[in-house]
Amino acid sequence: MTAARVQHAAHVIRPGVAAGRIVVSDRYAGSTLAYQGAGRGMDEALIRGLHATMLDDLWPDLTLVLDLDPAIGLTRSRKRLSDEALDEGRFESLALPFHQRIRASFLAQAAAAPDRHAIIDADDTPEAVQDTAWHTVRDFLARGAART
Ligand SMILES: Nc1ncnc2c1ncn2[C@@H]1O[C@H](COP(=O)(O)OP(=O)(O)OP(=O)(O)O)[C@@H](O)[C@H]1O
Ligand SMILES: Cc1cn([C@H]2C[C@H](O)[C@@H](COP(=O)(O)O)O2)c(=O)[nH]c1=O
Repeated sequence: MTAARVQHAAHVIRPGVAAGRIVVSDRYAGSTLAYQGAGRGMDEALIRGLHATMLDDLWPDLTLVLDLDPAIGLTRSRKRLSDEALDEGRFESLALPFHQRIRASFLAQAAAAPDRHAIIDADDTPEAVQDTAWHTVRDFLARGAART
């Protein structure tokens, strides 16, 4: 995962940022801390150390955490797998405590670096969640513009 991330950073993220573009990513190293760290028990210091060494500690300016009771999230996700006959249920097959650790990790990451995270309540309609996410990003960008 780190090897893929190094390549992605070199080919997409850093050139995009250098060109003044806003780079949007669906998941990043926070997911490794949550899934492989809190979920699977890999040492968090090792994950952070690997990230610091291999990616020069490159972190997003803003991470949106779409927060939801894991029981509801699992129901949504398992429904999608069944509706679309997808065979990607590695994580969905795991029991609730695993997913509760994932949620706790994302919330802890947000609490540890509140200026780099925003928690979005995902227990709402897709339109409402999208609206909140968009307003959060817009306000974040406006604050950045006001500082420059
Ligand atoms: N606000 C919502 N209300 C009801 N269902 C939703 C909502 N948001 C997403 N879903 C449904 O939940 C399922 C999973 O959503 P989605 O694919 O966006 O999750 P994801 O977090 O991108 O998945 P991954 O874990 O692969 O990154 C989809 O079937 C989606 O339509
Ligand atoms: C980046 C990353 C992801 N995962 C897990 C989390 C998701 O359930 C799946 C699929 O991720 P996708 O990139 O959204 O398709 O993989 C993970 O365990 N560790 C990671 O670093």
